[in-house]
Parts: sequence; structure tokens; C-alpha cells
Amino acid sequence: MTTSTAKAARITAITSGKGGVGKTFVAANLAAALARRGERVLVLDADLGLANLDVVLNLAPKITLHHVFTGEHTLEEATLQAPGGFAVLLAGSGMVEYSRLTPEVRDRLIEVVETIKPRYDRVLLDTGAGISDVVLYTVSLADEVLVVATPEPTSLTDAYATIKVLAATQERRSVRLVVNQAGRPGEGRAIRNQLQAVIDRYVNPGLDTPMQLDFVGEVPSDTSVRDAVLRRELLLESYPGSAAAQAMAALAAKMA
Ligand SMILES: Nc1ncnc2c1ncn2[C@@H]1O[C@H](COP(=O)(O)OP(=O)(O)OP(=O)(O)O)[C@@H](O)[C@H]1O
Repeated sequence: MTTSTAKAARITAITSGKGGVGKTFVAANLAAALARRGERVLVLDADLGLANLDVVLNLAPKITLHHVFTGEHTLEEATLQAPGGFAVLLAGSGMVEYSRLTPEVRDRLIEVVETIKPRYDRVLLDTGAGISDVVLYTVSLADEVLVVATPEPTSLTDAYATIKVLAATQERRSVRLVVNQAGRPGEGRAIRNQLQAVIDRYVNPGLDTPMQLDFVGEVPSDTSVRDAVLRRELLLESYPGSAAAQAMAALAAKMA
């Protein structure tokens, strides 16, 4: 039950510049790891036009955010329990009308976020890739942003572009960074320092308060991740002892 003194959830947007870097993998397994730590977690699939959290979690929702947006179903009816002990609000795939930031999407999205906020300890917003207006709007609803990047130069260039746009368009001066698919221990921190140096050189001179990258961890490139995705299971459940699962648990500890 919600009371006026109830604590509101911390809202974390999980985003990336480039697609396919592991945002959904991180969102699902971070949610499971936070749930194991006792947090009440909800993941909202905010990749409204091309959602795939349902695929990763092996869920086939009959009622999605789409139905909540149209008023056909309630939020409660659309909220599902995922295998990792957390709740999910899934979006339908191929909904072109929700891939753009129309006034309807804007209003419905904030309404949904405001309604779920008092009910959980943590809400993860799994956004689409890139810097579209829907992505930037979704990120603007969050208390903190977690950028997922891989060591590939294209991913880093796009992560930098995202951070630059967030600095320019929102009053955000701190972004958290997780490096996924790291090839060697220490690569994540080195990448953070490299990105911070570029931000200090090209972004921060124009800002009163400098943009800071808060490094929260690295997840190694690990074949167990692909296996778990193919089995449509959470890595934390299929391969709890894998290096990547342990990194996800460490990431949850850092984010908690
Ligand atoms: N740490 C890792 N080690 C090995 N493979 C990984 C790792 N993380 C992700 N992958 C692979 O990358 C694929 C893409 O991951 P995911 O779907 O989570 O990316 P995404 O950023 O959410 O993509 P999109 O931009 O399309 O939403 C996974 O299916 C998995 O095979």
C-alpha cells in the first residue's frame, strides 16, 4: 500500500549511443541482481518502437504498455513478474506511432512513470539506442543515467555523443558508465578515463559545472552471455558463477 510518506523509487535510465551493446542484457540482469539484494525493482521497456525485453525474458505479454497508453488496460494489468524476481512493463514491438515523441507519448510516459514511482525502490528505464527525442525525453525522467558502452571505437564515439547531448540539453552533470564486453581487466576504467579526457577537452570548457563520468564497473566479454540470451534466460540464473554474472552482481552493489 502506498502512503504519503512512502519513499519514491530511484529512477535509472539505461541508455547507450550505439545499438546492440548490451543495454537490455544489463537492464534485465541488473534488475535481477538488485532484486536479490532486496530491492523492489521494475524494468520499463522504454524502447517503445522496437522493444525486446520480452524476448530476453522469454515472456509473451498479451497486455503491454501500448494498451495502457490507449486506455484499454490498466497499469496493474500490464505489469508482469519476470523470472528474476522483479516486475516488468513491456512495450509492443513494431509500434511506429510510439517511436516518435508525440504529445501523447510524452504525456502517457510521464503518467506511467509517476504512477509506478511510489510502488518500487528502483525503476530501470531500458531506452532505445541513440539520441532520438523519445530517448532523450525518457532519460530526462530519470534521477540518474547509466550509459552502456563497449570498447569498440564506434560504441565509444556514440557514447561520447550521447553524453555531450545530455550535457547540452539537460542539466545533467554526472553520468554513470558501465563498460560491457570488456576484453581485459582494467579496460573499463581506462575507457572511462579516455572518455572523461575528451569531455574535459571539448564539453566541459563551455559548462559552469563540469560533466563527470562516474565509472560503475566493467562486464567482461563472456560466451555465457550469448548462451543465456539464446536460451532466453537471465545470465544470473543460468550461469550464476560466470565472470559476467559476478560482474553484474558487483555492478548492482555499486548502484544500490
Ligand atoms: N558481456 C557480454 N559478453 C558477450 N556477449 C554479450 C555481452 N553483452 C551482450 N552480449 C551480446 O550482445 C547481444 C546484444 O545485447 P542486447 O540485446 O542487450 O543489446 P542492446 O544494446 O539492448 O541492443 P538494442 O540496441 O538493439 O536494444 C546479446 O544478445 C549478446 O549476445
